[in-house]
Amino acid sequence: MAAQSTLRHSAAEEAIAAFVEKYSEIIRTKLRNTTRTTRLLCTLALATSIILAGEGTRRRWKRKRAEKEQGRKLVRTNSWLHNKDGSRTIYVPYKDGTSKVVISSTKPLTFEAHRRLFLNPPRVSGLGDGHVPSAQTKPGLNLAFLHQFLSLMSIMIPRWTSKEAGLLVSHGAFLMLRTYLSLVVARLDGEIVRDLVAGNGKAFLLGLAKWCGLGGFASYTNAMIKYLESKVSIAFRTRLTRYIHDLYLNDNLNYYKLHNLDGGVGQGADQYITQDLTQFCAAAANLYSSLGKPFVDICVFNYQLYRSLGPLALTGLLSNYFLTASILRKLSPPFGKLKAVEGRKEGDFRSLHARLIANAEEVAFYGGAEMEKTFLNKEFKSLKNWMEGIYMLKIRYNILEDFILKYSWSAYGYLLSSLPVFLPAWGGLGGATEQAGGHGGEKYGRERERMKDFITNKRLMLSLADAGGRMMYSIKDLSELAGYTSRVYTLISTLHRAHANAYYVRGRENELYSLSDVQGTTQKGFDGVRLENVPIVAPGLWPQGGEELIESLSMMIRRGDHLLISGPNGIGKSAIARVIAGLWPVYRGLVSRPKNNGEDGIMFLPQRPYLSIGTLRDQVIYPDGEADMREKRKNEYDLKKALDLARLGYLPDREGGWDTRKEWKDVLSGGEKQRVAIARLLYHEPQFAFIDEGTSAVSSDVEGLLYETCKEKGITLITISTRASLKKYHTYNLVLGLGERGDEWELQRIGTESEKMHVERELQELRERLSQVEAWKARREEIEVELNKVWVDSGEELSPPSYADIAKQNTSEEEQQQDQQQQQEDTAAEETQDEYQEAKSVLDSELTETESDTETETERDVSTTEGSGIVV
Ligand SMILES: Nc1ncnc2c1ncn2[C@@H]1O[C@H](COP(=O)(O)OP(=O)(O)OP(=O)(O)O)[C@@H](O)[C@H]1O
Repeated sequence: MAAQSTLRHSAAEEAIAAFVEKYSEIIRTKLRNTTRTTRLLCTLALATSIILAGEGTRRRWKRKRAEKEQGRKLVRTNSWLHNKDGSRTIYVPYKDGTSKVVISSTKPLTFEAHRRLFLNPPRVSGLGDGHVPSAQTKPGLNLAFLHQFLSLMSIMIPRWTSKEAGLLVSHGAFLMLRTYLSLVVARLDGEIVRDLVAGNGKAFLLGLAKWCGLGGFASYTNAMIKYLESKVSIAFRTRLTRYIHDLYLNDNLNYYKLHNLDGGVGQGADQYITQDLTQFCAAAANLYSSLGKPFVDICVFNYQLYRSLGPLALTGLLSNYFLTASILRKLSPPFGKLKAVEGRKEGDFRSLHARLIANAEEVAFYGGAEMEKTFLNKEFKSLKNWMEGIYMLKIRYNILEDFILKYSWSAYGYLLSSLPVFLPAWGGLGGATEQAGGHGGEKYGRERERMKDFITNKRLMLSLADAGGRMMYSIKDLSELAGYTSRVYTLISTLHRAHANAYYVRGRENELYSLSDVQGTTQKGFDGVRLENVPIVAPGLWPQGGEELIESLSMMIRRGDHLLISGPNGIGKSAIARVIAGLWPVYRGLVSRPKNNGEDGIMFLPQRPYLSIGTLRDQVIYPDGEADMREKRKNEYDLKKALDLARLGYLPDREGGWDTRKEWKDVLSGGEKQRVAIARLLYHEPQFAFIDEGTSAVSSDVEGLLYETCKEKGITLITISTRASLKKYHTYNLVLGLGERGDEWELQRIGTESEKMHVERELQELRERLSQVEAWKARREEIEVELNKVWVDSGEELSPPSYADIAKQNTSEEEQQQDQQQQQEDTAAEETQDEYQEAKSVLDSELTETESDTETETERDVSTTEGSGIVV
């Protein structure tokens, strides 16, 4: 055995050597026949190409390595790259490394072009009154659905040269291929059965081999169809998600307006963007194969059957389709509407959970688990009931659908297949064969052919039934798709409405202070903050009108003037910030403000401190990212300085560096969160800053330092606070909530000369009053002493009563001597003790009254003076 293997081994080696020898010889001969110059040139070309290829590979490898390193760094620092064309390159973690994604923003022109589709749908579609589409249009298989679907399609497939179009074409090609394969399989099936019946073993085995080969190819085709369907779905979703994000998160603050002003999407856009969008894209991609493929199948198979079974069968088949479709359509429940409502209920349930997560700490402190569970269970029950209702409706529909599509169609198929046998004149090619066989053809041969034709036709019929069935099933899919389409269309049209501020409808009555009654102007680029006759109105959800908080507000703050807005809770202090920031509409008048939000402009620190996801660095530089920070030529040293000034210099060390990622809203204390916001302010150094109760959790000594630091940095502060102690850091005070109804306001200058004089005068008055009290006290003491002298019993002086001791202590020796003298001289000693007692009690009560009055007044005046924060 071993010898044999060695032999075999050497034989193989010899064969290889001979092969190498043969081709080396050929090359050598060719080389010998070429000229020296040609050889030199060839060698040079070979060497150059090797060097170039090597260098290219080296560069590519180096670039890849640098990119990998950059990707890793950007992921670690939670950053990205700005490209010249305005797009962003981000890196996302992928397997062990990172994956690069380039994100380009949708152009404003595209939004404008699409606005027509979403805000001015054709009247025939029945969506709204031709101005703003109504979100309440019932989803179903109607013209509205067609318009909505085509509008979304224009976003999903923007050009015929786009990736999505390419994917659809490839998907279509594979679908056609499968139809063709089904035809081949049907024919092969018939042939195999024929050969089996005829006992033709060789042909039978060949048929089986063909069958297996075909099976492999068909399996590959099926897998590709599924893969491409998923690719189409994810490509659609990517397009729509990016489009929606560009419309949702931009300078127009649509993410705020959608929920707080428009209300067109109810509780929130999250359910629409996550769940509904995914289901819509999956259903849309599936529709292509569940509707397009059966349609092609039906056309091809019908043609084939027409050829083999004749026109009668075709007519029968077609009428069967129409009948089935009309029965199912009539009896099918409104799946579109049902799905749309289900989506909304899912959204409500989900948003309750999201709410609980966001407010877990507060709920935990209150121990509100039971209450929250009640809300959640209630919402889930409503969702459950709805879904059970849908399932109940589906039972009836499924029974009908199954019976018609599976059993009655099969029976009908047998009937049609028998046409060539029983009615040869109407039986197409099959009938012709029958007739030919009837005129002297071999009996057994004819039977075999009949068998083959029957098997082929039966398979065709099965495929046809399958395709027809899928078409019919897709009526339900289509209805469900109509539901998802309506949800996604509603979201996008609402976003367009908020983006374009398209609330005004000609000819329709506008409610006072509704979104269609916005007549004010906002001027950006002003070196200060100015309001001229601006009503401060808490907006209602469209189309309702808002609630007026302040009738008309006018004020102007220039650079270097610091304003404190004070007043009772809920009076509209933060509302002023909302109007100036553009969150709430300027219904009337003029608002002027700096151009930019953030650096060199105006910055708003909201009442509830916000901490983003990301690194510690991100918390300080928010809303900048690391890339923006580098662009501004700032580094971690600057961030540390800002943190130091906000008395948070210990944070990087405590938290483990700038790249640390944590759930910051849970990690930092209330005061720390507010100081992070101040650090942000010091990092951005804007010209103006609105601080809405931004230091309420900070101790007052640190608060003072923070205010002084901000002012030293040249930031003009507009503070919203109820703390009167903050007055000393400001030059103006806008006091809200004055007047009987609390709707009046006053803009006061803090610490003016006239104010100082006024306070001086008040203090003088107080001093005078106090001196009167002193005189009264002195007089009282005199009387006390006199009284003491009356306490004489049989020539002996008695010890004075206890209250006289106090008077004694306060009286100097000199005064005592004078008193004694007076005592000797005074004839009042002859008066009775009772008379003196009476006089004393009257005096006592008068004194107490005067003292308490004066003290109360003094206290009140002093507190008023402190409250006004005037430094005298
Ligand atoms: N998004 C909103 N939509 C409608 N009304 C609102 C909205 N936010 C606040 N309001 C109402 O506007 C009024 C003023 O609210 P605002 O937040 O300005 O009060 P505030 O003076 O800042 O009070 P506080 O001192 O408690 O912060 C309140 O009555 C409040 O109910």
